[in-house]
Amino acid sequence: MRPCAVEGAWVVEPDVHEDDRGSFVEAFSYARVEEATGRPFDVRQVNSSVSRPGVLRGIHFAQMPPSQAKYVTCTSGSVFDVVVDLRVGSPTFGAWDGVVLDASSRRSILVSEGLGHGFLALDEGATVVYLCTAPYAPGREHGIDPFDPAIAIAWPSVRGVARPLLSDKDRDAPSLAEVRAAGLLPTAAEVQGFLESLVGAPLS
Ligand SMILES: Cc1cn([C@H]2C[C@H](O)[C@@H](COP(=O)(O)OP(=O)(O)O[C@H]3O[C@@H](C)C(=O)[C@@H](O)[C@H]3O)O2)c(=O)[nH]c1=O
Repeated sequence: MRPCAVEGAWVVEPDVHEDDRGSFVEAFSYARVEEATGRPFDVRQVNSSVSRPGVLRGIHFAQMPPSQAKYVTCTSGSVFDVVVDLRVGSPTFGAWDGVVLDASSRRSILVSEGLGHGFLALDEGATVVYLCTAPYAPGREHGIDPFDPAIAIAWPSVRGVARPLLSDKDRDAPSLAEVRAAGLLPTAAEVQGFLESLVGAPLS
């Protein structure tokens, strides 16, 4: 696991064991995640979505507490996956990082509480599976405009797609500044306090 440019997110590169039958990976290792993050990752829900090329989902986040950490893997096709720092007071507030997740590398990304998440499907039938530490709480899940110039995510172009396809909700999503002004974002201190409560001790 290697840390992303946004603190609190990690890219996970599994060993892919290939043989004449196909391949095998450990898609999720609780022990490895706990060792890298210093805290438990208790799965409460597993989501899966299938997207056409050019479908953009996000940027989404769940209010704190408990927010929702996600362990995201692409099991068919590929996606450009993005995390955004939404912790008010964080030195990297508003910064983003992106990584390609695809079915051959079986790379995953771990997105901690307090971060925003989204992805762009790069090809047909892009299938994303993600383990979540909290159940879906519709009233507490929110979106931010994925094209907000204040974040300036460099979404890649998708062959044959003139414009990304978004849900109505995502197309109408407010800016980072509007979401912040509405008081929906967690502070860095709140996130830190929550993470410490998971281990019952201050995090180093
Ligand atoms: C997220 C979610 C949605 N739904 C329902 C609500 C709706 O009818 C339908 C589609 O929901 P959405 O449009 O919100 O789906 P989608 O845009 O794919 O939302 C997801 O985007 C990615 C980027 C994330 O990080 C996820 O946490 C989640 O927010 O599925 C659930 O029943 N449970 C869930 O956990």
